[in-house]
Amino acid sequence: MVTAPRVFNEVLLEVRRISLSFGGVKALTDISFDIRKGEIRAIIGPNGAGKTSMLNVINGFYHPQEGEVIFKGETRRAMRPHKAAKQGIARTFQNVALFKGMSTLDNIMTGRLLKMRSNVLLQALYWGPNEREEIEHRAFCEEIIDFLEIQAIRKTPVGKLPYGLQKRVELARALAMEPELLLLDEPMAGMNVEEKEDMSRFILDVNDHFGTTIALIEHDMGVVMDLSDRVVVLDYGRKLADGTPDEVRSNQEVVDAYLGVAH
Ligand SMILES: Nc1ncnc2c1ncn2[C@@H]1O[C@H](COP(=O)(O)OP(=O)(O)OP(=O)(O)O)[C@@H](O)[C@H]1O
Repeated sequence: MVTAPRVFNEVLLEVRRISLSFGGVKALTDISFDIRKGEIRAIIGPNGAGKTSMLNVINGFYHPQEGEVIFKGETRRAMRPHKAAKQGIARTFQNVALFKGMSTLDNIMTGRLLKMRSNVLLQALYWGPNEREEIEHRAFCEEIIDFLEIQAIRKTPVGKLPYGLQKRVELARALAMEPELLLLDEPMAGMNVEEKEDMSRFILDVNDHFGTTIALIEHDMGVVMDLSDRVVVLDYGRKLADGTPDEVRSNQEVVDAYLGVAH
């Protein structure tokens, strides 16, 4: 059965005419595209095309020399990552970035810190009226743990977990922030087929259940074409194409630059 493409009209985030360079290296040149509320948006392209740089611009880690980022209608000036996070943008990294000695639950709780009212972590965790707040935060984390089916490892130090599960814990931590926009940098990298299938299912479930808008970088074209509503293709820091998976797949320039070669 062929399912009709999902249609999304409301723009959640727009990047407009972004150029970013490092010394003489032009990582991004005049890139514009949008991410619409509720969609799964993929960013693809060969190694060094500028995909991770683009995510870093979106979450405020890199500040482009030219162009602007507009999130929920507001043009952003030189924003820091923690501010982007507070505004509702969360991300995971190409190489898992968790606290390896801490348990799954505690790692997920760190994703919750931004939501805590108290300034002092210890107060938020243990004392007085903050105790109720902490219980609520824990309950939310437990809900995510159930959702991502990682109950069995909630007490395990994440450094002891296989890579595929660490990636899932990282996703859980990002979800603990209750983001409106979730950025995933190669969520399936280093995974076997079964782990990729699991992760694909969880990404679709997160999008469906929480209504989270998702932008992801991924090299596995099967996964990209199955998951995404729309795909933007970068090549040497420039935008090569932008459209539905079918449009991108049949674009000759994309085939020549990227899809024609093995990944
Ligand atoms: N912090 C940095 N300092 C200097 N150059 C950088 C920096 N970050 C990225 N670059 C350069 O910008 C270009 C784009 O890199 P980027 O990591 O964004 O590509 P990518 O498409 O994510 O690649 P990959 O698929 O290999 O992860 C590359 O030439 C890279 O060397």
